[in-house]
Amino acid sequence: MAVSGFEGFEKRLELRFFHNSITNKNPMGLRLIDFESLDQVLTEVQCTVVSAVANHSFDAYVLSESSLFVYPTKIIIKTCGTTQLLKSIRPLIHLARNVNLTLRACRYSRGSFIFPNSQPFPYTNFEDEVVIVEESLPNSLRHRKSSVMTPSNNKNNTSRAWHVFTASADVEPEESVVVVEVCMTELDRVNARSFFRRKGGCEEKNSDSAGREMTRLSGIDTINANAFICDFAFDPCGYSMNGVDGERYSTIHVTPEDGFSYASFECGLSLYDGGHGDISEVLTRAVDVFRPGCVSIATTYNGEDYDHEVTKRVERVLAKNLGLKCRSRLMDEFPGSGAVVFQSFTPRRK
Ligand SMILES: C[S@+](CC[C@H](N)C(=O)[O-])C[C@H]1O[C@@H](n2cnc3c(N)ncnc32)[C@H](O)[C@@H]1O
Repeated sequence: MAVSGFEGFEKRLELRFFHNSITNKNPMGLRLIDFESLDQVLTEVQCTVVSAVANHSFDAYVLSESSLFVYPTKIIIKTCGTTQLLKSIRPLIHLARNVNLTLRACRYSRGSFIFPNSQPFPYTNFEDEVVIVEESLPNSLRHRKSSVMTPSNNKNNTSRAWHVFTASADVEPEESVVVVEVCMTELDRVNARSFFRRKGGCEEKNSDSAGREMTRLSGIDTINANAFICDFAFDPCGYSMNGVDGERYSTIHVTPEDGFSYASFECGLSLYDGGHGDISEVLTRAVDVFRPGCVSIATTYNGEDYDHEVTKRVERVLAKNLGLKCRSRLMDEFPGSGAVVFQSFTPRRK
């Protein structure tokens, strides 16, 4: 752990694949990769699996530093602290090849670190990270772009920027999933206390039952009542959970320590499954768990057309329900990888 404090902001990697053979494709796809091989990759990244759950659609792992999701043709891996996420790219491509899958697209993204000087190379400079990602990818992913989305009211200070690199073999995005990533800092101190183990409470329990208690006490269990939650409490503080709801995942990670408190909420959803009207309500419930001083929301429209109405609705609902004012809204497009909208909010009183 860095001397400065724990780095909550995650690095996130998403790799999408296609089956090499149309006639002979195993529906389990990447889920056929054995656990020992995944574990070796995680060792390279410098984290471990602390809890796991699976359903008919995907496998969800809670890591010592965030989460890993394995779908038949997609891997999402999110790691925080000083982990070496980019070391996973080559071995994951290799493991996928062994189960007859070829890389179709790659997306690497992150916010701005709270302790940038504590990061190891290449994570001290986004341009260096992009070089490493590019070197790890096959030439077939020809459509590439990197972008640092910096709010205009913050031009000289990249502390609130969203960094994205995408590479795709196709010009047209092939997926219809929308991914919403919320990063929250300056958590309300009272709410953050739910994520410390308590005497006579979480402290004496094991990490799973202490995690369950944190899920219930904080109200995380009300964000999506349909989700099965796999949760984990760290000692003496800190919390991670993965939510599993059919094909949809969600994940929350909390660093509650005062001075560098941070929480993230992420979920994948489709604009065509009826969940679309709910995004702003789900976000309201997730943000309300933490009542943060600063919120950013990055919404990735993978294959969908960017929907301005969804963005505006999120702004209206967060303003009405939580008194959060949208200070900046940026949009960028990525060849073969859709569009990203990056919104920043602070409470009105700020
Ligand atoms: C892994 S969790 C959640 C990470 C997530 N990215 C976040 O910050 O929201 C990090 C929290 O757990 C605490 N923690 C306690 N033991 C830990 C361990 N062995 N590994 C990682 N974090 C640990 C950290 O101090 C921090 O509060």
